[in-house]
Amino acid sequence: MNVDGQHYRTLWTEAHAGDVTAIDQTRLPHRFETVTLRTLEDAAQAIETMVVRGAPLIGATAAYGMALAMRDQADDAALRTAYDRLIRTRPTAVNLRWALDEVRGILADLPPSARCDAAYAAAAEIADEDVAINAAIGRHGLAVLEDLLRAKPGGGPLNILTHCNAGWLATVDWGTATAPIYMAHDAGLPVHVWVDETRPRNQGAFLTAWELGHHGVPHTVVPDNTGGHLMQHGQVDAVIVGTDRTTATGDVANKIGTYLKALAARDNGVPFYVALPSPTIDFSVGDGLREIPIEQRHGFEVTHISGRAEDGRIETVRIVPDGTPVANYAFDVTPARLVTGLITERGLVPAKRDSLAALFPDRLEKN
Ligand SMILES: CSC[C@@H](O)[C@@H](O)C(=O)COP(=O)(O)O
Repeated sequence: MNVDGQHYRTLWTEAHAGDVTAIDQTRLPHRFETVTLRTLEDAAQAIETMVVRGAPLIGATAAYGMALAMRDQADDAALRTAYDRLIRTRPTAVNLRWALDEVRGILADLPPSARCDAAYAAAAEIADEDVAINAAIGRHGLAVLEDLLRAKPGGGPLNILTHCNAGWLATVDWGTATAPIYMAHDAGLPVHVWVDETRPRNQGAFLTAWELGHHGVPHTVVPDNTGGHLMQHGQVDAVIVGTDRTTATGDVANKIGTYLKALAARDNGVPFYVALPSPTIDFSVGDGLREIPIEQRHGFEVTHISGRAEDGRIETVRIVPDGTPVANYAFDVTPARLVTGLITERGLVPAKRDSLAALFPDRLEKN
């Protein structure tokens, strides 16, 4: 998408050397910088430290991590080492495993001499496919937004609440939850986005607000606990979020706090949509609450907060009393019964086992 008039993807390869360049998301919104990934370890650490984050982008980066590893060493042991290192980086987003399985599946039967080129080609295909998938999600989601707007008494603007960043920064381009919003805005539909700040890492306030601002989409950042109040007062026409893993039965793991938004949406009759690319569906899991691993991150993310001081310096300060215990669950699971619909690249589908299986028989078969 656009940054000061220039089109960017979140990561790309440098043609001459095969290095991978990524937008450094730990520096946004105050600094727009890129980092160069040259080794397997660079890619693994970029995912762990959330230089890159968001389920689809984690998958694409991991695929390139395999390519960087093969550039260095391409025998069977190196292939195993690369897979094992990358699969451990983050536990919840299933796109990671999907992308690694795709690349490993292609490389396993090749001689080591052919693996490097094949890994780069596979990673590029995963990245390009992500862009195409998200554009399709955008088109299907646009139809949903058009229907909502038509049904809205008194007309626009259509107020959409989103949580975390399921925008283009979380993918290779377009985003999932944001793709319909960008398309609606570009088509001239009056849309306005309520952006949850998304503590503790503030992906909403830092990343979603930055993205929407650069694209000119009207938006307002709200503290995380505001959504319920807005819904009670008719200020939210729909919720659209992304997901890190969706079960075969339609349960949805997403950034911590998503579940509370779904509960508030149900209580207030607000439609709650989840936008997802099919690699985010884990057909091997039936019960999201019991089976999806929930990442727990370092307490530092809760005890401290970073921002730009008046003099332009980036400062990190402590906000919790010294010695106070904290908990940092990064995701929660929203049960399928609270989801109005899943917006996928093949269309809008109920969050139900039969519907998902009928729409994605090819993915089901591979699981
Ligand atoms: C299209 S991205 C969907 C999800 O990955 C997104 O909503 C999210 O929760 C990201 O979490 P993060 O911890 O920032 O990687």
